[in-house]
Amino acid sequence: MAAAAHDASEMAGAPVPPPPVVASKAFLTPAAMWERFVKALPEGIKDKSENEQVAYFRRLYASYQQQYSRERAKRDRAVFACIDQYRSYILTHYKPMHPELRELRDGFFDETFLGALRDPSPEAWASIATQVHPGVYTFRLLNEAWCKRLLEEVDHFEMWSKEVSLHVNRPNSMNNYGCVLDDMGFNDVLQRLTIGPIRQLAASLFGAASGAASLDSHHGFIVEYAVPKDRSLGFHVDDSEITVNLCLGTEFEGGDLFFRGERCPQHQQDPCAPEEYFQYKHRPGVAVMHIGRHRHGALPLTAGRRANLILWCRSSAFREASDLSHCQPFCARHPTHPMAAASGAAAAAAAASAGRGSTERAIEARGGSSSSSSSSSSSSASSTGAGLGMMPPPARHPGDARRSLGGGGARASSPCLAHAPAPGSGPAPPAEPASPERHQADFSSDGISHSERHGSTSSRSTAVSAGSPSSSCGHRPVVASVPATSIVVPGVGIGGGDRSATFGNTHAGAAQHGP
Ligand SMILES: O=C(O)CCC(=O)C(=O)O
Ligand SMILES: [Fe+2]
Repeated sequence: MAAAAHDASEMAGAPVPPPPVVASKAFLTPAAMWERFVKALPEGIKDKSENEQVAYFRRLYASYQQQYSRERAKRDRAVFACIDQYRSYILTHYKPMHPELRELRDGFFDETFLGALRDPSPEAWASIATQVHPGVYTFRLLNEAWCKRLLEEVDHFEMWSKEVSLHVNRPNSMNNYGCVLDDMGFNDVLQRLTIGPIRQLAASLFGAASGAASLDSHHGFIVEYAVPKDRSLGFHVDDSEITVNLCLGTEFEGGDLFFRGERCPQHQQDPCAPEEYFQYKHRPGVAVMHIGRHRHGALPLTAGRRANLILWCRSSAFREASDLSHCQPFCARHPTHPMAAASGAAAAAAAASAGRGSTERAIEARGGSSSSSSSSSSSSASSTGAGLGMMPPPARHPGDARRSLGGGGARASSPCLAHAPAPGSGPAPPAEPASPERHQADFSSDGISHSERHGSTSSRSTAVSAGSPSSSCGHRPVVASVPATSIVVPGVGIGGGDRSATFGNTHAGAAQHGP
């Protein structure tokens, strides 16, 4: 290399090229992005070794990060002020139709769920859930009367907001309807649900390595679809460790959920294996549970109205402990994942050096519980006799074949809906991936973590180095037409380096922080 004399300090002082990642609607592969970056390198760095170029890029990236963090902190303050204003306006002016829903009462729960609450054990929790597909469980949570009342409350709130001309804060950029329950006085009750029974159930189904056993915060909202309103939800992953999706009603046709495999940020855009395709017809009164990083979306509704309660449950301990610049055990590309063989994880095995054990240990070291540790969730006394939040998290469901290592036969992988399948190469993709345009509009490179933005949590989650695309309000689209800002250059995360999301317009007094 001719210019080997350049040392790090010279490189640091070298003229700064324009940011290599440009806002473009074209999809860039990591290799294509790297090629662009190399072209934009200043003289003197161009002829350096690739390692030195990467080091240069890291420094450059760090300097943008610093600037970005400062801007983000400034905006956080503004957003928090808006959220507080918005919430306190609602609390002081809105008269709830069903105030009792803001408490946990035995009579609200489904009988099966209540049974596990009263006599909790890993087996009891696991027995109330049905695995409808690897990584997707259904169970009955709150009874139909409760679901009906919640829908009435939501309708009542919408009507009131129109009367007082309040601009309702929508749950995220991908939904034009629905509302944030935490803004309407449901924060406490949903938090207790999260750190109590939901955490225990999730831990029994998904194990500690998913973060399920240390859930400590949530974002709770309603999504709503109707033929003249939003009809579908694009392909995405959630800003959650565990997602609970409870169908409230009403009558509808279409709108099936679709799933396309669990992925870490590194493998978010990867094709899915035929066995990862799954479509689920949601029914009122039924709750679905999956990890937030299980890629999914909702097909178009063809008739009626569908409204769901969504609970994004998060673990700050998990986020602090996870190094998402490496593949994680919850990813089907990780060699220890049950779907690994099917989804071609053998090739990724070398890259996936961070093991399940290390993450679990790190979570425990940071005070989060794991499946084998005792509960730390003594914070919330419950109004139910079942003592929510007081029980130790159970061990992983012993009979859960899904989590037994080495499961899943070796089958050829086929493209997922993000990569058009060759004819006959596997199940057809669903009729809908949502329009790329919509996802593009959702994307932004700035970021505030979802929980921070919504302020809906008892402990705000810490941004982690995800190197992943971030979209507004925590949804991360995973369609092929991902804008350049979401691509990961080998070894270097781009896009804010966290699981963050942007907020859109912030209107004083109205606080539309979910764009
Ligand atoms: O429409 C649904 O049921 C899915 C909603 C969802 O995935 C989300 O809000 O994150
Ligand atoms: Fe989702």
